[in-house]
Amino acid sequence: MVERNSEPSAQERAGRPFPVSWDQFHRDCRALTWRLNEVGPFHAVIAITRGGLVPAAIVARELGLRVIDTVCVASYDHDKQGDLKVLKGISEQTAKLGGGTGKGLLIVDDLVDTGKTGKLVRELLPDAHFATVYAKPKGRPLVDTYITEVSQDTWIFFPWDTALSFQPPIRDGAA
Ligand SMILES: O=P(O)(O)OC[C@H]1O[C@H](OP(=O)(O)OP(=O)(O)O)[C@H](O)[C@@H]1O
Ligand SMILES: Nc1nc2[nH]cnc2c(=O)[nH]1
Ligand SMILES: [Mg+2]
Repeated sequence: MVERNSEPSAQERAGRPFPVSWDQFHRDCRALTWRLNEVGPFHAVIAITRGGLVPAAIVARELGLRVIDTVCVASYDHDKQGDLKVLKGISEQTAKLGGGTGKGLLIVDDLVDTGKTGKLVRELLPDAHFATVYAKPKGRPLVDTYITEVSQDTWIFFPWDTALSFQPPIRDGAA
């Protein structure tokens, strides 16, 4: 599908679809936590909204962490990335736990793509541990721990953005 201004969106440029089910996402978050459990302990989890909220809840549950904060970032409008805006930073209380630089804090997001969001949170909290469930090659160097790498031309469809729908049989031209 081509948009009105005929600029392909990030999703269209990515091309290759990678749908993730709730089951798969939960398994991947638990796999991420096994790795993080070797790195911690952490004082608190910081979710990068909105995509980081779901993995942060699962990771916090598995690590037994109850202090959870957010950095609220707006960048992609559905699938087009605009300028990054920090709508809300972490609280003073959470900042104190991280000694001002984020030491001992765990930042969680669903994925890194270009790495722009990751770069921003790294600037805010340089000593925090940054974990994502999925990573594309451009953003991967910014992440400390991740579970699955996908190619840069992959578009990940998360379960909270999708719904079950009818698919035509492969023989009839389904992708
Ligand atoms: O590495 P980047 O190219 O910066 O992209 C990664 C970011 O993009 C998505 O968030 P998005 O901005 O779409 O917002 P959302 O989490 O509210 O869906 C995703 O959740 C990451 O936070
Ligand atoms: N849902 C989704 N959002 C993104 N934001 C940047 N890359 C992606 C992606 O692959 N999937
Ligand atoms: Mg996000």
